[in-house]
Amino acid sequence: MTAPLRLGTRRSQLALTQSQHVADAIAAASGRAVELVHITTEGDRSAAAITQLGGTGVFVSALRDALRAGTVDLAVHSYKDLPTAEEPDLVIAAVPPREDPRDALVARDRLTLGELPAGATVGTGAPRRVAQLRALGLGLEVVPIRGNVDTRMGKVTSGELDAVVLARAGLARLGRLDAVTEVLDPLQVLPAPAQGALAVECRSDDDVTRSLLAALDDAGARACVVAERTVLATLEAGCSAPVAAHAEVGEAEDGGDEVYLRASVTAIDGSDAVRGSTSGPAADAARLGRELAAELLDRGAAALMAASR
Ligand SMILES: NCc1[nH]cc(CCC(=O)O)c1CC(=O)O
Repeated sequence: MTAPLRLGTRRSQLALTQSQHVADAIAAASGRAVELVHITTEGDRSAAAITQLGGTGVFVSALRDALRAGTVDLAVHSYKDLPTAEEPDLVIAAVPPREDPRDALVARDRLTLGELPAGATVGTGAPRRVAQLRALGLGLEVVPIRGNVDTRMGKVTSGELDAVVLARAGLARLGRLDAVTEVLDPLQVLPAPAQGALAVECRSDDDVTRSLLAALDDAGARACVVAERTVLATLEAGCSAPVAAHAEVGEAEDGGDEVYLRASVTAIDGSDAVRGSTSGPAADAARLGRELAAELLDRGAAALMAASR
C-alpha cells in the first residue's frame, strides 16, 4: 500500500477547509489518500498586527520549513498570502480553479457601503482596503482589526463595528455567504493580487507529488494569478502595500485565451490613486503585469506607495 500524502496546513478553520478541499481533489483525481498535518505558524501565535510581524509571510514560513524538512509532502496556501519572491527548491505545482476574488461587505442591518452613514465604523487591517475605502469619500471611519474570519464578523454581530470587509472567497469556503450584505464592485474596491486563489506547493525535486498535483492545475486561474502578482512584484510592493490587481480570462477573437488585467495603487489616506488596465494573450500574463506596473510607476505609483509607509 502506498503511504498517504501528507498535506501541511494551518489550523484555522479557513485553512483546514481549503486544505480538505485540495485533499479531496487529489484523492478524486489520483485515488491517493491524503492526510492533513496541522502546523502552527508565528502568525497564528501572535496577536500583533500582521504589518508589525513582517507581513503575511509569517503564515507561510512554518509550512515551508515543514516541506523542506520532509515532514509534509505538500502545503496549501491562500495565494495572496505568499510573498512574491520565488523559492528555488519549492514549486507551486497547482493553482486550482479560483473562487470569486472580489471583496465583500458584512454590515449591520444588511446595509451596503452606500447606505452606511458618514462616521460608520468599517473594520479591516489591509492597507489596500483601508486606502480604497477612504478614497470612496463616504466619510467612513476605517478601524484596524485582525483575527480569523469568525472573529472579524463577530465584531459586527456584537455591535462593536458597523461593518467589516473580507474576501468573499473565504466566506464562500466557510459556507458563510449568507452574511454578505454587498459584494464590492472591483471598479470601487479592486481585490488583492491572487485573492481567492490557492497555491499548492511541494518540493521542486518531488516528481511524484508534482505530477499528482498537475492534475489540479487550472490554466486560466494560473494566468490570472501570474498577471496580478507580476504587478505586485514589479512595483516591489509587499502584501502591506495599498496595491490591488484583478485579472480575468476570456476568449480572444482568434479563439485563444485572453487576459484582461486591472491594477491600482491608492494613497493610504485615500487622497489619490492611479489605476490602469491592459489585455493580451494569456501566455503573456507576466509581460502584461510588468507593463501595467511600469505604466502605474510612470504615473506616480511610487510616490503613493512611499507616502503609505
Ligand atoms: N490575509 C488573510 C486572508 N488570506 C486569504 C483570505 C481569504 C481567502 C482568499 O483570498 O483566498 C484571507 C482573509 C480575508 O482577506 O478576508
